[in-house]
Amino acid sequence: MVLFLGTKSYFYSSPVLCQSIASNSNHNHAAHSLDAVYIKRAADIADSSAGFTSPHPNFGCVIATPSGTVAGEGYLYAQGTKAAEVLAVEAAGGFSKGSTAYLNMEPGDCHGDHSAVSALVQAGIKRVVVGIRHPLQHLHGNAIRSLRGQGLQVDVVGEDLKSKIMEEARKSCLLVNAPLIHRATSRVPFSVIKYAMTLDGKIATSSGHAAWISSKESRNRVFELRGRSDAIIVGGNTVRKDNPRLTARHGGGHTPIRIVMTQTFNLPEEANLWDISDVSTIVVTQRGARRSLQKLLASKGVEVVEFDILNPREVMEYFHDRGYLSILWECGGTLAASAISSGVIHKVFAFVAPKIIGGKNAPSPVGELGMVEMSQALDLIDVCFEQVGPDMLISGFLQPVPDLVPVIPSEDETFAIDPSITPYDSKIIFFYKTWDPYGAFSNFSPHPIQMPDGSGSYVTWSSVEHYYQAHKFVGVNEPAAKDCVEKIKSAKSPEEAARMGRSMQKQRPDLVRSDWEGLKIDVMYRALKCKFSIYPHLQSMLLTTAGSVLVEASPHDLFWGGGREGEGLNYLGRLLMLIRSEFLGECPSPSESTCTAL
Ligand SMILES: NC(=O)C1=CN([C@@H]2O[C@H](COP(=O)(O)OP(=O)(O)OC[C@H]3O[C@@H](n4cnc5c(N)ncnc54)[C@H](OP(=O)(O)O)[C@@H]3O)[C@@H](O)[C@H]2O)C=CC1
Ligand SMILES: Nc1c(N[C@@H]2O[C@H](COP(=O)(O)O)[C@@H](O)[C@H]2O)[nH]c(=O)[nH]c1=O
Repeated sequence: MVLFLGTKSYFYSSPVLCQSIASNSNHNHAAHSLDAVYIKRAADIADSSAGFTSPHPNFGCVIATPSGTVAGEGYLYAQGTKAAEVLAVEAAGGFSKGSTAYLNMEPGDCHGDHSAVSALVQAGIKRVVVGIRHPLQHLHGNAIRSLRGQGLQVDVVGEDLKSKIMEEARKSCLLVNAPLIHRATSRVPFSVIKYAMTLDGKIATSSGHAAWISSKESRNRVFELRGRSDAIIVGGNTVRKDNPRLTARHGGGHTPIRIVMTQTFNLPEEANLWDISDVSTIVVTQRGARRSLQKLLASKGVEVVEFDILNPREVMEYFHDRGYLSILWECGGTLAASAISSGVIHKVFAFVAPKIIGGKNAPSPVGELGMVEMSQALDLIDVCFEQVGPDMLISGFLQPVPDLVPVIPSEDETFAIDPSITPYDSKIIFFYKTWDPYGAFSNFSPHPIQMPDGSGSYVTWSSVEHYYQAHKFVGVNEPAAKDCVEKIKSAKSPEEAARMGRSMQKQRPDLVRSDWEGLKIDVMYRALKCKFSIYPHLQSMLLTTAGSVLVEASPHDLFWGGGREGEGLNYLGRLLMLIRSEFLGECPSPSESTCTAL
């Protein structure tokens, strides 16, 4: 479970781990060190295929003999090619028998492919160490169960192996599949923003000329980044100023598609991006914009997609639904600011060139974010510094890689994890107002919860809604934000808490924690889990709905609710179904208890 206690996430530290470190014997420490080294190695080799194929989950496997030497290694090259475990077993040959296999991630035996598990079992592997469970709900835990069922000892890092070094190894497993994990939890592709700026913070001269700020070595590195992405996105002005190609010229391998985001459709009739002989281009625009030019580009083979509301979040949700895993933003500061404020950017790559160009009107990498004080700055997490040629590359995460629980099932996956529900003939239970028969499922139901605060002491919240709304501002180091939290906390009713939270968010977006979009499901999950854990009658009511689909019948809230005609995402209903499955023992529950009985 990700514990967000401040503006930064400290999700790699845990009091449970500290205890276990203290009680570890030296022998355990040595064993953990070796396990950690090989899990990290599995994560490193898992990354080897990035850039060669369309992005996909990265799997690596290292087989080590009882004496601790590596007998074989393998990584998944592409979806549908031989599993990492199969390759490692083949490489290890007879040495596999009695050995330990290290996997950065639990294999996803989807599409009826059990080859990874079978290879390990048939080779006589004795023990398997798994870095992280598979993040997708319908695959989560399946391979681990199957291996254990066939008599292998399976140790999952963070569950069976807890220590500081193991936690670091686990972190490398999370990082190597950050795109998949982000995508699984946030319904948008993993997005990286990359820019090249001068030492005085400019991405172009005042006239808009930008070729080139960074060195050849840095630009080669960008080709590599492009090769790891499903798509590159720029705004209309960058097309007008730079006439870019946006191809991954890194010596073969995967080439991402190009996306242009334009509101005006004020685009040139001739541009490098309209040459789709090697790679395709999609232009996303506002409905109705310059239809004649749309037709012209369509005649050249460029795909045009119109949006009622063109903003980075809508566009990213659309590409998520088209199956995209990771996107590289190479736009200028205007679109960058819009994307960052919509919460869709996960990682930053900034190439800083030792050059100064000055210019009052020369653009900078990120436009207006509405910040007035330094305390509002977005702090990067896991920052890395690297020299590339004469330039410095600074990279880091804007949003922490979410931990794997809770995994939010999609509508289809809900049917898979809860076999009593069928997509075709299941009953739907709607709930909305608290006085309705299932009104206790509403966040407005008057059931106080007790949740830990930043210091670990338990605090009572009058309802789930109070807790949820206040957490938009929790951890923001600003007196006004703390004031919002206190005001919402003492709101007289859940409705009042909702009203206050929404209007404060609208009036002072700068006070909302920067990671809120990526965090809100987790906040809601924890509050709901507490509510249904501490009130036995609510838990019984939830369990009586087994077999039914739960839908919050809110016509307005298209995220938490089901919408007027089922167009909403129904995340509240989905979370309740997830928690119901956890109570029914159909899916593993997060290990940490986050609330206490009242
Ligand atoms: N050094 C570097 O790394 C880079 C430098 N540059 C430089 O930056 C300059 C261009 O910067 P900038 O104008 O910011 O770049 P962009 O073109 O990347 O972004 C702005 C454009 O994006 C489109 N857009 C669509 N939806 C939105 C939205 N919701 N919010 C904001 N914009 C949206 C608009 O296009 P439209 O007007 O068509 O509607 C808008 O004009 C150029 O001089 C270029 O050379 C650009 C990229 C990288
Ligand atoms: N100026 C600048 C960059 N600019 C980005 O690269 C795009 C051009 O890509 P291409 O046409 O494929 O070479 C351009 O439109 C912009 O997005 N990138 C960098 O790594 N370094 C630089 O100095």
